[in-house]
Order: sequence, then structure tokens, then C-alpha cells
Amino acid sequence: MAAPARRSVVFVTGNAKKLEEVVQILGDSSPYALVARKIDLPEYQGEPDEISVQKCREAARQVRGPVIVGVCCCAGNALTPGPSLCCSGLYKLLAGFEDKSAYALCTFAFSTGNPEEPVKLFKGQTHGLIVEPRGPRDFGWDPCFQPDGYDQTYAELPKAVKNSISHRYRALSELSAFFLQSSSAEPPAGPS
Ligand SMILES: O=P(O)(O)OP(=O)(O)OP(=O)(O)OC[C@H]1O[C@@H](n2cnc3c(O)ncnc32)[C@H](O)[C@@H]1O
Ligand SMILES: [Mg+2]
Repeated sequence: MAAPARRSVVFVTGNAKKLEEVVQILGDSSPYALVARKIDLPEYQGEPDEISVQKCREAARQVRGPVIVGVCCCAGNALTPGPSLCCSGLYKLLAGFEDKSAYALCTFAFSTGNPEEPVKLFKGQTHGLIVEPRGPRDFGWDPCFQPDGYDQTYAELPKAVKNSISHRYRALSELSAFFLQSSSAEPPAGPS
């Protein structure tokens, strides 16, 4: 007998690196099937939760169905949270501070596609240090974020290691738990 169809949800992002990691982290075992859609959504300003809700509502409006978006940032604890900074920007800004501790935060926002229903948020955080950039420069602030317990930056660590401890991994675990719980509470999805 065929396995029951998984729910499918559109993941909206314009960032290929983010998508690559999400696919690697979820593997085949996720309780939902992600369908990627490349749409460049506006860069909203504000607190991460606020940005996530706005971005998700806009994605749902464009897709007209269930969507997920992700919002990520890296912030130094010595700094007041501000607009997202590039890697060397973060490092330079923290140069005058003794406290180099920082955190990487990822928020996934899910909308059923119905604008009347609240957007749900799932968050993951990884603590670490801002260091002088080391490793490949192809993904945002990875070269200057060194997670606690490691002497390599996100950029230097093997992908499988980053993906087992990252802010994105932790947020996706929350999201998957929600989908598992809600799929067991609903009748199985019919053929699509
Ligand atoms: O909004 P979408 O289209 O999904 O893509 P984006 O690149 O704008 O995504 P974010 O707003 O979440 O990311 C803000 C910045 O943080 C960077 N970033 C996100 N996740 C990262 C990670 O795990 N490691 C390094 N940089 C990351 C990303 O490249 C952006 O420059
Ligand atoms: Mg963006």
C-alpha cells in the first residue's frame, strides 16, 4: 500500500543557501513535503517576530496557500539589535567591546494561507562568539560566528556539523514537532 500523502507546504525564500540547508536538515523524514518557491519578499524592519509575521503574511498572499518563511540574524550581545549586518560589519562593530558573545537566531513562520488565522512562529537559537572571519565566504555571517563548544566557525565546520547544532536546525525541529502533532490530530491528507 502506498504511504499516506504528506501535507505539502511552500517554503518561500530568495536565498539558495538557506534552502539548501533546510533541505539537508529535513532529509526525507519530515512530516511535510516542502515545495520551494523563489520570491524576493520585502526586507521588513523591526523585531524578528514582527518581521517574521509580516513576511509570512505577504508570502501567503502571493502564494494563496500554506507557506513557511524563515528570518535569521546574528547579533552580538554587547550591541542593541539593529538591522542585519554582514560578517565583517559585525566583527568591526564589536571591535570596541570586550564582550564578543553573540547568538544566531532563526525564526520560521507558518501561515495556513488563511489571513484570518494567526501566523505561528518556531524559533531556534545557537550561542557563540563573533570572531575575525575564517573559512569560506559564501554564506552571510558564517565566517565570523563560532558556536560555543567549537573552535571552528560555522563556515569552517563540516556542513553536517553546522546542520546538527545550528539555529536553523533547532527552529526546524520545533516546526517538525508542530507538523507531526497536527498531522496526527487530522485525518490523513487525500491524494493531491
Ligand atoms: O528573506 P529570504 O529570501 O529568505 O533570504 P534572506 O537572505 O533575505 O534571509 P534573511 O533575511 O533570513 O537573512 C538575513 C541575512 O542573514 C544571512 N544568513 C541567514 N542565515 C544564515 C546562516 O545560517 N549563516 C550565515 N548567514 C546567514 C543571509 O545571508 C542574509 O544576509
Ligand atoms: Mg530576505
